[in-house]
Amino acid sequence: EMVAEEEDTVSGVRYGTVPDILAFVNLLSSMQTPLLQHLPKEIGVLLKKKDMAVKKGRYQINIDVLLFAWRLTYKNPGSGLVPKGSFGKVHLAQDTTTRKRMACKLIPLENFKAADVEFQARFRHDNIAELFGAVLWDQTVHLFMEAGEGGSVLEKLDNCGPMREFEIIWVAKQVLRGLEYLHSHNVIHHDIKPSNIVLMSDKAVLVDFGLAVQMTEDVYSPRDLRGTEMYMSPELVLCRGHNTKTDIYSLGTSIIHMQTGSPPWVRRYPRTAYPSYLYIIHKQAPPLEDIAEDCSASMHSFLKRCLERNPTLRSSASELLKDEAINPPREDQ
Ligand SMILES: Nc1nnc(-c2c[nH]c3ncc(-c4c[nH]c5ccccc45)cc23)o1
Repeated sequence: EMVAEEEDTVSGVRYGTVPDILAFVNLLSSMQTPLLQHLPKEIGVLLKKKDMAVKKGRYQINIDVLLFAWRLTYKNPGSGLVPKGSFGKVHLAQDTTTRKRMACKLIPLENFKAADVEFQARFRHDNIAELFGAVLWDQTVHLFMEAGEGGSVLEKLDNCGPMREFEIIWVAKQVLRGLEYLHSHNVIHHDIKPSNIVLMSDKAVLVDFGLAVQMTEDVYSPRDLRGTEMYMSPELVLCRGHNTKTDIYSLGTSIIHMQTGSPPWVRRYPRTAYPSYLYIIHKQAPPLEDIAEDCSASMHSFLKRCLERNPTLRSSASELLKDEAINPPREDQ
């Protein structure tokens, strides 16, 4: 039974805790693929006993859990950097026993990095998409997560056009709560943008931690340029060290996108003429000109706080959560 035992531990899907899933994903990213080539069955660790029904060490795709296309194949970004983060196809998934609906991101094993999972496993917050489990099947890592069935803010913008201010306030508040939590742990998301904010009926959550880093000092000196150009802060583009404040700037540029339907810069500097915006972001003052004409005075001053060029003077998530723009006095008071 030694062999059977060995076979079971390596080849099964089991319930586990956060340390178990971290050990599993580190095993995946360190193991050579040939070793994993001949695995007869799926292997993995699931965190949610009540939502995901493992049967005798099996959690078979298309049997125990069904995957549906969310027509979510990631369009190649326009002028932005090819996302170094964990990108790939995100499907809607449904456990056939519990009916639990989840998001399932498929990452080819050769592209998989433990970082994709580490942050979502280690940092839990209402406004961060929760990780439910990781399963390796057919050379592909399947990450099961909390599903934003309302889609991403980018899809909403593409389908419904610019958002109204009260909707933007609702999203901004949720994103700031998630950022306040991440930044309190010195974690920089590095890719705050409309397509990484997904919507549920009662909240919005941040997704895609493939570019996230945890700062050990109070400045992060990048080895590479991380993020998507249009939303990048001047200090990040300069590549001389930055900190969590870069996410606040990206929230500001994302709000401009939400209120006008376009990211900053592109209307004044058409993508056809400008293959890259890095120089513009570096040379020009922050894109206050791209703020919507019908933007309220309070939201305008909120955006000035987000887009402050000097990160030291730029407001933090905690400070912005107190701003009157996102705490409008209720009409009836
Ligand atoms: N890059 C990435 N990493 N993790 C996620 C993710 C976790 N939970 C999710 N829930 C929904 C969506 C989603 C994005 N666009 C959509 C359009 C329609 C329907 C759903 C969506 C994406 C996720 O995304």
